[in-house]
Amino acid sequence: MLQVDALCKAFKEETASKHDRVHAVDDVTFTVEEGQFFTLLGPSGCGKTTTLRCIAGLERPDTGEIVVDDHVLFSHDRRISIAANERNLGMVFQSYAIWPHMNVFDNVAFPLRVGKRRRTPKAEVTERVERALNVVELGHLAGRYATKLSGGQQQRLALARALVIEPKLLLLDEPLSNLDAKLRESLRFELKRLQREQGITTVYVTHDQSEALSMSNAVAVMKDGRISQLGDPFDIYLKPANPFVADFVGTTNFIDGVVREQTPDGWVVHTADGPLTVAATSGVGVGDECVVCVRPEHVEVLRDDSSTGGDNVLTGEVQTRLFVGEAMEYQVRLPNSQLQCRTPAAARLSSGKPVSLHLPPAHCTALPRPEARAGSR
Ligand SMILES: Nc1ncnc2c1ncn2[C@@H]1O[C@H](COP(=O)(O)OP(=O)(O)OP(=O)(O)O)[C@@H](O)[C@H]1O
Repeated sequence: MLQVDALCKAFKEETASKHDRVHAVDDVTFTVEEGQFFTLLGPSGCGKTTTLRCIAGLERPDTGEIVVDDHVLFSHDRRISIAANERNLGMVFQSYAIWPHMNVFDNVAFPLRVGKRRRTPKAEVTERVERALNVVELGHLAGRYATKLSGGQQQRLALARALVIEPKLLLLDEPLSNLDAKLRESLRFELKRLQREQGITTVYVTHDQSEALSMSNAVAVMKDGRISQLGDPFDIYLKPANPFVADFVGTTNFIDGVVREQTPDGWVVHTADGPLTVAATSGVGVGDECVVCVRPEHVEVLRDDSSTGGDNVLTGEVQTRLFVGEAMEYQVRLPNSQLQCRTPAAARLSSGKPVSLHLPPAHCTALPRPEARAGSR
């Protein structure tokens, strides 16, 4: 459905010399299948918005190709660049700019009354606007002024206005970021339901990893203008390809070590706190420096009276504990590093008490060490 190939976009750095350029998007390639919800996820400045703006036609790429449904929207080599308003794409941006002087109906009808769609027959406008409003469940508020809607309703209005043109592709740039946490969560479900029911191919931009994991069929994690990992949400979370993804998506413990040998059970990594067996490695082999990654929720807390040692068991002391509602979170100090782990809220451990932690090999992955780390984080 959407193919983005070797996309590059650099900007001149305003403050530096004229030769300095920021490589906002640096050789980005991905494909979005029909009906998929595809998310570009990454920290601020990693190039998500620029990628989306290139697809929308609001930014002219330096090189690369963008194709929607076999229709070339941009090709540097073939010198093709279709204007934004000719691309038939629906867009909702962070500042969802609804018209305050228009009512809900007129806001949604607006795209059908301007440009090449301005000759849309009145009856068709009415029918399409009503359909779009019903989809976002705002039909009953058609006559109300847009400014008299709640934040969540304004958000849905922006969505209806994007849907009314029946786009081939929906581009959403942090559309929920202006809303409070509760509303954001409920709209997340609504947006996902809507997208699935309508079968709209969607490209979604966010820096919020839980939003990305909960809504997407596929996620591209970006860093410094490049895709660091592309995969389904489970793979991104459970099999991060590198420490950046492991760190950015969720919380991860990192333990420095060296891969010593391969055994039938996996690989043995020597760490300052003892040997650890890991079931998986990515990009490292025997003899390489690495980090062992393990999620806090995968660390099994053994009660202090059962701390008899054993394979992949590390012993330390509870340093701090945090009650987070549904669970307890602990920082455990090991002789040479620190680990974060979680237990159900009822299973409370006291600060200062010794504790043994089991790191199940199946949940431990050895990845290349990006730089010298002082220990686990
Ligand atoms: N018009 C511009 N002129 C100069 N630099 C720009 C311009 N637009 C973006 N950049 C730079 O390009 C890089 C990528 O920006 P982009 O907005 O794509 O990142 P992002 O991942 O969407 O960030 P955020 O989550 O903060 O919106 C940043 O370093 C940014 O400062």
